[in-house]
Amino acid sequence: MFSSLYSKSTVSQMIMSSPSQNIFEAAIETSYLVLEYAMAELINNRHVMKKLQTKVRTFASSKGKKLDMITEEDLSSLPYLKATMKEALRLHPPGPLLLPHYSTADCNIDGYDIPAKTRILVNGWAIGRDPKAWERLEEFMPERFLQDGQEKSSNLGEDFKYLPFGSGRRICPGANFALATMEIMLVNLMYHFDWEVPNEKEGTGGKVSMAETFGLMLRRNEKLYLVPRIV
Ligand code: HEM
Repeated sequence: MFSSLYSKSTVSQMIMSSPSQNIFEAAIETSYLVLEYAMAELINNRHVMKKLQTKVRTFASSKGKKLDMITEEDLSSLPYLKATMKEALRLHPPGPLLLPHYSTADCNIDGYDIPAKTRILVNGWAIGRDPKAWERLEEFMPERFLQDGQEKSSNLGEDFKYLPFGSGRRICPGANFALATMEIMLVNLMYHFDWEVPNEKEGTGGKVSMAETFGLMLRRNEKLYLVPRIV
């Protein structure tokens, strides 16, 4: 019923004509933006960062030695890490309006008539903050994606309330790759370092601004500067 406006033209043409550049753009900028948001949310919610670090470091010490890197094989043992990444994506999807879609026939969705040949923009950002779908929606609360400490489900587009990667036929084909890449980066940042804002007095828990710029991509207004301390 819907096709992505970019499906035949922009995306495939771009991928065909310059595969490395465009796949890398889809992969790197989105992943980097989400990682920056995750770090910003964690610094502003120190109780979540502490909990995540405790889970990660407890897991690592169960291996009996200091690890150089936590690797992809370890990710499935870290549901709180996965939930943290999902929560960052719920609040800060890098593509807030997904990609434009185009109706190829008349249809009715949820009571709304959509004529053929209509350009559709899905506001994934607003859906991730819909009070009908999410409790305490402004809070950074990875626990909402867990049940008894384990992942509830993959949550990737299945119930139309969590759409950072879109849904259905045109769901982002890089979703699992992107999640694994971001999780590996975040888990190692949490494992090896403690974090604070520049010039923070011990125990004061300084915060960073979450002001953002809306556009095709959602990004923070300010560059994120944090100070790492090796642990
Ligand atoms: C945090 C990282 C990423 C996010 C949030 C993201 C999000 C999205 C979204 C929302 C769409 C549109 C889905 C729709 O129209 O319903 C999309 C499409 C796409 N993404 Fe991603 N993406 C990410 C990373 C990646 C990576 C790592 C790759 C490739 C390695 C990739 C490749 C693509 C491609 C090729 C499409 C077009 C798919 C189509 O039209 O059939 N993305 N992505």
